[in-house]
Amino acid sequence: MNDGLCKTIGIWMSDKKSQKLNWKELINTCASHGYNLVKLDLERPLEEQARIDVFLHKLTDIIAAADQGDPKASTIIGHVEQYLSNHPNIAVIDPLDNVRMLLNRYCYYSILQNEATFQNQGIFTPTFAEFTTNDVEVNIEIMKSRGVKFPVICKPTIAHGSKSAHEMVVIFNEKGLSASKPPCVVQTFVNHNAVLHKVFLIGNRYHICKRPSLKNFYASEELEPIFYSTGEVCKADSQSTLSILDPHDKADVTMSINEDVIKTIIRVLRKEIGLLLAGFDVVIDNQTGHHAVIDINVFPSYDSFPNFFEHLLECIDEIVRRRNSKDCVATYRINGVVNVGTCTSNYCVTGMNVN
Ligand SMILES: Nc1ncnc2c1ncn2[C@@H]1O[C@H](COP(=O)(O)OP(=O)(O)OP(=O)(O)O)[C@@H](O)[C@H]1O
Ligand SMILES: O=P(O)(O)O[C@H]1[C@H](O)[C@H](O)[C@H](OP(=O)(O)O)[C@@H](OP(=O)(O)O)[C@@H]1O
Ligand SMILES: [Mg+2]
Repeated sequence: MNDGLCKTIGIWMSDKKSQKLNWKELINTCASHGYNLVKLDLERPLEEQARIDVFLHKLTDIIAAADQGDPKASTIIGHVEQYLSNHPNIAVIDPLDNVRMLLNRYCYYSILQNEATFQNQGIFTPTFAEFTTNDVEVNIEIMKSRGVKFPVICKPTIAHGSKSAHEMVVIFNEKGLSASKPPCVVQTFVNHNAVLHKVFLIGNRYHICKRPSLKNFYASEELEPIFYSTGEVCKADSQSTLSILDPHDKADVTMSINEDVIKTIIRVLRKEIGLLLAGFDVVIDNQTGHHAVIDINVFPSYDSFPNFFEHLLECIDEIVRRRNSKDCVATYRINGVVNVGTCTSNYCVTGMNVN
């Protein structure tokens, strides 16, 4: 809703993401809500580019590179953080520290595994362990100590930021562990009849869609590791042979997703990770019907989300209004501690509000 005062959204995302975006529609939707949209250039001082009210970004690639010691990326992230700290009234979607929580798979699987409320609600994250060495004997012991069972999926520890973050290996036996590429996370494979459920979040709004996924796999001493990239198997238009169920699996009933369970997961992610723009992936265990959360993503594709831009702008507008309201009571988190208070200070971080 436009209150007559035009506000400005500064936006940054990678060229890869930018090329997929319908800019015309985004600009028009911004305008209809009373917002200008300015594309930011991170190689130039942000101060010179526009006075912005909202910083909307997908900086995962650059944060990941900076955290791995890339000097150019570190400089860019340093400038962005300095700029945001100089301008505490800018709504940041989403705060960089929250985004960082999703860059490391071990980190976010640990958050999910430690969530006590999941246990009696049929929600789990499959057992997992981290490999930091190629030593197969050491890795066998690590798996045993953490209850990780074959078959496993071996995933790069860094979850975002490059093509290689999505290069996966299914491993069926101890011998196959030599195919793992540390640093990586190995996760127990959950048979789910090749159906993936993607949940896209915009603040409180969500949209669930079905995608193809991997067929059922069983531990075997004979099978060689299978290498695949997520994009080949799990995008809406993927047609991989890895998604075709074997004949003996076909009789299994298709399990349907329980939306109450999804809402529980959303509430937990909002509390623990606090991103407005995120997505998570669920597979349903074909033996128990339990819902396994196997991945969480920052600012995902929103592929098939109806009226995505409209919802995005409504969400942004809610955040901006809440920040501007003098007596806004917000729940927010500082260094892991949840606080409830009046939103008059810099601590009212966008993306942390829990409804
Ligand atoms: N524990 C698991 N059990 C069964 N299948 C799994 C498991 N983990 C991952 N998969 C399969 O591998 C795919 C890729 O895994 P994951 O979602 O972790 O990778 P990603 O590259 O981060 O994906 P995205 O592109 O969605 O971010 C899943 O969509 C699913 O088909
Ligand atoms: O199918 P989805 O929306 O889950 O695909 C996402 C993917 O999960 C990752 O979030 C990608 O981000 P990066 O790992 O940072 O590359 C997304 O790519 P993007 O170009 O849209 O940011 C995929 O869309
Ligand atoms: Mg992912």
